[in-house]
Amino acid sequence: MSAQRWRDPVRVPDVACARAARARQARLTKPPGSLGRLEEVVCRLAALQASERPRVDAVRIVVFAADHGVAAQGVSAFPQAVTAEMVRNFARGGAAINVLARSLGASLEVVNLGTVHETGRLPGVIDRPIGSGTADLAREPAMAEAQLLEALAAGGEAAERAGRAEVDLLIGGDMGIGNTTAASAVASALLSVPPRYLAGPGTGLDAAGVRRKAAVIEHALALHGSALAEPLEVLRRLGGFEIAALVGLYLRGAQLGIPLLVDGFIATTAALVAVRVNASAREWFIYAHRSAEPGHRMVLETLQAEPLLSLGMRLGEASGAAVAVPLLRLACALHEEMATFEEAGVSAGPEPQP
Ligand SMILES: Cc1cc2ncn([C@H]3O[C@H](COP(=O)(O)O)[C@@H](O)[C@H]3O)c2cc1C
Ligand SMILES: O=C(O)c1cccnc1
Repeated sequence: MSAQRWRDPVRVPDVACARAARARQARLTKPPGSLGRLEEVVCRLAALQASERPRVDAVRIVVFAADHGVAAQGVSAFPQAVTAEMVRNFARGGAAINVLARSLGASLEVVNLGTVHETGRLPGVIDRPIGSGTADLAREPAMAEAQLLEALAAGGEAAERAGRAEVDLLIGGDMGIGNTTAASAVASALLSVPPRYLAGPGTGLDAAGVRRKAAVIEHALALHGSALAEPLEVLRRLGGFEIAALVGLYLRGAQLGIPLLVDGFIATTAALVAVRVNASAREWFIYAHRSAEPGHRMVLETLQAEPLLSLGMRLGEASGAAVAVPLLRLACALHEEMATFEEAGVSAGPEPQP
């Protein structure tokens, strides 16, 4: 598999800008550290944007949609037709992510990688067909090698469009009935954790449904067996087009030096694959929220990631990441606009001890 380009070096964050941003934070009229994670995240953004005064004005959200053969195993509370129906809903502007993108003034791209049910050409939807959904991962590899490479490339292209648009922040999202099964299978293989610890309700399975889902994944892991030794092979056999596109978005985004805000369980599993393929990509990821899907906690732990929010959301579509954007904007506004002790004539505390 010719996947070398995904291992090419990522941009190196600018530590001098992070240091300058930290020094400015220490001079602002507040006890040092009192803005907690807001200080930390603005200093990280400073390094990623190579600017002492980072901004989150231009935000691009890309939602990748695709179907999953494993849906045939009855692993979702919703029928497979919903994937294509939701793509139509995205085109009409009625989905959660449409509302969030409009409220944020963020640009939204929807990329349809292949659904079982036809959508026809839709305004504002980029058709990038790779197949009419993946094969059933419980019976055979979800993707052929060429399909995996195409799905990665589709994500890379979206990152390149975002780079040309000079966005300050890039967010990826997913739509695909059955994709919590695919993501749980990928995470289970990469973490070497039995699927019963990772599988969750997704769109709303009951306890018996979750047990069935874990058994389907268990069966898949046994079927693919020792072939699951390498991260891109895990992705090819157990993933999905939209999950692979997210991996491509993250890796190309990191290579281009675009800060990436990671959404919930599906997106974080893609981020884990990206980090296993190219370890330094991790520097470019900011984790937005902790999804209610139980597998998310373990994937976050493995990545040593502490997300900004925990709202019990479990939607996907990049929705949790979109909800975290106002926090990043507020962190930047505080950093930019607060007076320093010197400007305000406020007495600074003792110099920090070395
Ligand atoms: C109406 C609707 C809108 C959605 N938007 C995102 N998802 C999310 O739920 C699905 C994953 O859950 P599972 O693995 O249980 O199928 C994916 O489509 C994901 O994007 C949705 C699901 C539904 C039903
Ligand atoms: O956290 C997620 O990404 C998620 C959870 C449930 C359903 N779809 C996505």
